Amino acid sequence: MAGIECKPDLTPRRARTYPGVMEKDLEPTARRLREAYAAGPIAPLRDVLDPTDIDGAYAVQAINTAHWIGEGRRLAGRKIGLTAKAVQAQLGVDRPDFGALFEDMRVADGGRLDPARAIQPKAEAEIAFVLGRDITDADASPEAIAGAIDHAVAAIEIVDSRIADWKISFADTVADNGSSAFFVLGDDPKPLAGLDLYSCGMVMEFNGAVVSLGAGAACLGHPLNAVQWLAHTLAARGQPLRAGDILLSGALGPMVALTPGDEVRTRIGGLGTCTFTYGA
Ligand SMILES: O=C(O)C/C=C/C(=O)C(=O)O
Repeated sequence: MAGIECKPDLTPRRARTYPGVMEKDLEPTARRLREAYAAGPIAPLRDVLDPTDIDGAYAVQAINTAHWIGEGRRLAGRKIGLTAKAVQAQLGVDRPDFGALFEDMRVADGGRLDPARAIQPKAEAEIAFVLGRDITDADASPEAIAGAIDHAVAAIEIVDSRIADWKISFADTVADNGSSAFFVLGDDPKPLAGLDLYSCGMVMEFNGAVVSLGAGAACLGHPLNAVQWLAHTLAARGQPLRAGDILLSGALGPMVALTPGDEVRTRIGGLGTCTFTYGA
């Protein structure tokens, strides 16, 4: 199939129409989420967004992505979430989703994340991929997906919900940018050749104690399955992945709540380690 090559429509909208859904104005809902970053968590969005309203939830996410880009934030890539059965069970959902990553969400490997910047954060160990080529084909083959990847690297995603007590529906977390907040990339990027991303093990430690265990196969059967899902989904939406994009492919094991002072270390077979401290 021919590739889809059109620019994403990131224009904020005051009102939108969704297939089979009444026209409604989602900007106030998007603003509620934006304001929660500073004002603190809000109630679930059930009064305005049905828990199963996927189109509406992604529309809210798109309004905020456009808003933040308009404010000068730089898009760094995407996070894929809800790829591990363990995480789906933790959050009571049954399918993957995605959110935007901005450059200002990056925490240096070995660096610190000030707890004042977070609300109710949790850490998860993941494999990140950086693209060397655009993926514009909504049917791109597994070989084409792998060929578009420049390198893989160990990563930690710090997720955080703007919904009180993480009482999220699928629509809540999608609207809330996939509950994304911060990310750390290791400093040992590796080309895919020679990596065993299916059976590689993952160990995450807080303060030297093991808190989460997993393996590559926990991520939708293989982390590249998650990348393929995202590449197809975004190409079909006319927002293809681009060279240079950072892709967090999803947790390899359960997410774990952070407490100020935690020293977090993730080790992934073949990819080395990645660390940060949750403390001022
Ligand atoms: O993606 C979400 O909506 C919630 C966060 C999940 C993850 O980051 C993950 O499963 O890796």
